Amino acid sequence: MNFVDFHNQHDLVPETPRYIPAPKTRAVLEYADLPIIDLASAGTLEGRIALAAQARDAMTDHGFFCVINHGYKPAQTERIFDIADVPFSRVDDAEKQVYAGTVNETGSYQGYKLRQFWHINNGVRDQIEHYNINRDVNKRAHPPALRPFLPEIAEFARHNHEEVLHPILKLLALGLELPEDALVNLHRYSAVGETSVRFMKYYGRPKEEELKAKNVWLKGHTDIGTLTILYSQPVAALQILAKDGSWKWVKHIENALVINAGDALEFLSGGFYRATIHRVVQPPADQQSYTRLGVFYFAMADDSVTLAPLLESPVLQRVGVTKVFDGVAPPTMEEWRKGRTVAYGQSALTPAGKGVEEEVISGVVVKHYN
Ligand SMILES: O=C(O)CCC(=O)C(=O)O
Ligand SMILES: [Fe+2]
Repeated sequence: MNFVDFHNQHDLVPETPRYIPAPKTRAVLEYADLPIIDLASAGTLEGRIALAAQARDAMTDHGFFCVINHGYKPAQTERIFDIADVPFSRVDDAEKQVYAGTVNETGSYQGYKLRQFWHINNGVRDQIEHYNINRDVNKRAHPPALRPFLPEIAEFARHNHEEVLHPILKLLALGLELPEDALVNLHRYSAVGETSVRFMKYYGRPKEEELKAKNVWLKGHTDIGTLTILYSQPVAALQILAKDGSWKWVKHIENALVINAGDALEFLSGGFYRATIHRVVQPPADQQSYTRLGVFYFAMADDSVTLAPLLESPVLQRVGVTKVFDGVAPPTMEEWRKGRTVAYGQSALTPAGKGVEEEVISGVVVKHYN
């Protein structure tokens, strides 16, 4: 293993091949008009109150927003994408099998989720590889090629948790007129839970499969946890389902984050913050020859948290709770994530109208969109 001086900061870090991102697309796409939250002003209570109003409106309107000035410099973002490519390009297929996750047995994605694990549409299976690492990076063994980078991945997880997740949860708690720490307290860094770093690589597919699956790479879905933090990357493919029923593309912003609410936040906020449906489709023609590498921090509440609406919120008392558990007890975060993870892409779905299918998890109807 060779070491390099990372951007002359005299931080010697293990060398990794550079991951060269795709150029921006020239295609004219219909983009979602996502609000941009500038975390630079989150340092003062006054700043946070202003940002909280923006974040609240973004989460109730779109369920998505972008974040800038999140404390990770462009060089650090480049470095994490270099590291993210290692489990895909530096580990061979046989070794990937050794470190595959035991998704069906444990309801956890830790390790690899290999290609073709999920059914997408018309008999076509996915071409997506994940590598998932719990924020406690030592929970599981990792392929030797990745081991030198574990200290940096652990620091990346800590940064996401404390410098991105917690500040945003404070804004969202303020938006519910709750004490700032109300949601932070349900996301303790050291608690038992599944909040994880995910590296994700999408590979192209043969033409016949694109046709059969109608260019859908990852079906329309909501995320399982509370908040998803996505490191913006140039290959256009992510789309969100707008309120008017149309799919809108998410635009790449250099060194920005894309944040969205998942089921668990929708449950905790009684439907006030929306878990928005999103999907991944084939990129535009000028980007189709590139693989698409993603870097994420998937946040969940601590495993023991019951996902019941926070009724002490004056906002919920005023506007009412729209997301109710009909005659079933609200699941804990652990029950919800395990139930959804085991079923995802595996269970037979029930048709529920044009392009929509459903399944029932913990007594709650979950929809999937083609
Ligand atoms: O790759 C993306 O841009 C989004 C992936 C996604 O929605 C997910 O993994 O839940
Ligand atoms: Fe997602």
